[in-house]
Amino acid sequence: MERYRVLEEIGDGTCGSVYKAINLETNETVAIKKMKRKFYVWEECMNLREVKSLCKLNHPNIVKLREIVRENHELFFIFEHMECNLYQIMRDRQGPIPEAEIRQFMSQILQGLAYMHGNGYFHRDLKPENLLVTKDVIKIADFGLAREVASQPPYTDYVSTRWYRAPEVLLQSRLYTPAIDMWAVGAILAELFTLCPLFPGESEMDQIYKICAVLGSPDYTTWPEGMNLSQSLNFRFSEIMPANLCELIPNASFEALDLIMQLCSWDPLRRPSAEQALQHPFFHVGTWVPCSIQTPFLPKSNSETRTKPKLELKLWDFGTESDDCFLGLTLAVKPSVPNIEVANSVHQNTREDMLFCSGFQDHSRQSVFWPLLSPDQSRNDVPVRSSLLSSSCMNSQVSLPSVGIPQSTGFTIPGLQRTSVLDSLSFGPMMVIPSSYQHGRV
Ligand SMILES: Nc1ncnc2c1ncn2[C@@H]1O[C@H](COP(=O)(O)OP(=O)(O)OP(=O)(O)O)[C@@H](O)[C@H]1O
Repeated sequence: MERYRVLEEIGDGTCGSVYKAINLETNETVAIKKMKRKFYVWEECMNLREVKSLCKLNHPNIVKLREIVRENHELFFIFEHMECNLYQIMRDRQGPIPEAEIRQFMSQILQGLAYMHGNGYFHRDLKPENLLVTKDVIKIADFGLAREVASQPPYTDYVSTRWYRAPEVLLQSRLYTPAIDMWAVGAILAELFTLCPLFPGESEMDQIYKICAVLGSPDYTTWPEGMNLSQSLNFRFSEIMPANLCELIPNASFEALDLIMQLCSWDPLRRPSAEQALQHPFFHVGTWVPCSIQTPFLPKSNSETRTKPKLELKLWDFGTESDDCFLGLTLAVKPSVPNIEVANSVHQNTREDMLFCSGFQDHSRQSVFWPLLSPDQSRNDVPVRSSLLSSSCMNSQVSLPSVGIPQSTGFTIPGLQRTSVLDSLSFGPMMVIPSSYQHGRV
């Protein structure tokens, strides 16, 4: 770690603190994520989801992991540095983001996701803070919760920030799929237009209510599996009519509204995949041309080539799963110099282990279907709801439930407040104003 000089702290998440730093050998600006917990053996590091997934994924819209360093039982991820995240862009924005700009962002997010899902991973914690931006390029970051599609359910661990959490996760389905990422993308797309979260729930129950207030309550036609889930939890959806999305998001085009409604379908089977979403008319508006995206499997340019390890000790194959076999990781161990600047607590006589991700080797792309589908039913058979005209644009009445939803009196915090789009419409005292636009969102 003596090769890096820390410039400033740029983020503090649940798992680690993130620092902006300079690689003194290459002069490259990097982001160093120092994990909060200790790692006593390499195997522990190798088992981290963030390591497993990021080492396998190489795409222009996925943040690049340059190397991993373990030093004095502390683990450091060295990432390419990005200027800011999408939350900061929305927070600092004076006026609305033009739709053309939103389209550019969405197209890139979906391309990154399509690649990730196609390679057998889903993210599970997509939110504006985890979408990093430099100029007009956006990349998906924070793979701490990423999971392999092929991994065995039930998935019981904590998933996703509440505001972007899919209804099946809220209803404790243990069989959720990459469609949970598509739900989050829909919520983020809406937020890009309004600069307010679409579903800013204050508790899990309030989260479900906030979703009902926008989409209308589900029923056996719109989401049969959800009705079974709610029954098994002894939970009854309050009967709420859908809101008028055209009023909630007045600056969005018809195509954008339709895409939001498709992505935010109650039923995960009705949500388009990332590949399908990229085909939506929203992306074929006017004269917009997609950003040229480098094919992940083509040889990289010099600037993209990863640093080569100086000491190769062994080829590390950290997985037993079949799809790990294309992955080659090189573990290098070398003595380090004391006084590294990232961690104040680093001791003398430290040993530094470096793990470099090898280039992504060519392998045939898997096509992945959400595992919930039966083998004889492809995603294309599942009708993707084009729902705007039928409900959201026509019905602006929201009838509020009389019981079951936590009430709170709205309050405001000046400055960084993050209110719901519904707050701009008059829904009476039942609507909860989120406490702040800052993190602390779960
Ligand atoms: N490569 C990077 N370049 C610039 N900033 C970054 C980078 N990676 C992370 N950050 C910043 O640090 C913050 C926290 O990073 P990250 O989400 O990876 O940490 P975490 O501990 O996993 O957080 P969370 O609590 O969301 O799980 C991000 O929201 C982002 O603003």
